[in-house]
Amino acid sequence: MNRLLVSPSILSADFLNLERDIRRLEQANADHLHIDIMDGVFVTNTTWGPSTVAAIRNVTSLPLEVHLMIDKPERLIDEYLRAGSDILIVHPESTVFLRKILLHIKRQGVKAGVAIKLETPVETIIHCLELVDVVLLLTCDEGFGGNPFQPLAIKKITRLDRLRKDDNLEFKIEVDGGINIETGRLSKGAGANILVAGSYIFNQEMSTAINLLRNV
Ligand SMILES: O=C(CO)[C@@H](O)[C@H](O)COP(=O)(O)O
Repeated sequence: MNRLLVSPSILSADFLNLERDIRRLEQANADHLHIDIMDGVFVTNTTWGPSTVAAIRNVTSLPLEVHLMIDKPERLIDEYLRAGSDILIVHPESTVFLRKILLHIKRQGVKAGVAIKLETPVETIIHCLELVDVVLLLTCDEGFGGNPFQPLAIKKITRLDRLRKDDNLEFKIEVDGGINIETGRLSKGAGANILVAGSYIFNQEMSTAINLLRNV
């Protein structure tokens, strides 16, 4: 079994000092950078656009995991590909072109991911599991950092892990929202491979937090 990966969410970073915070995450041995793109429509919060992802690409070689929490992502997929995303993650709740988008991402040599909101059943993405490298389960109410982990998520991780085993698939299960030592351990036990964490990492010494998460 591969080791658990830790993907800090820069939603909890200081937006006026993003480069400084990215350097701190590099020094703390983060595995990825998780970048939540929010448009104020698909979720109520607003964050960045492709030009910020490109700017981040210029200052780090950490893999960029770009989570598109935007309406109709098909409008902007090429821009996020050009910006240097390493993993591009889209939601079925935001588009009627999910498989087409995932295939397009993969044809460009970029890893493709699908994400579902807490209330969206795992069954919604069954038709694209064989296409994706990553399935991200939102484990809290979406849009903001600091929301609590919801126990319902454990059932969803278990269900997804079962489907993965039954069909001999290789996608990673990533959990995102309210992740700390306790919820990270529960998630890992249910089958998660990647932990996204914002407030847990940014509210304490980063390398300690990342190490603790990696070893839950
Ligand atoms: O996508 C989201 C929120 O919608 C997350 O990526 C948050 O950034 C996670 O933050 P914490 O719950 O770990 O503070």
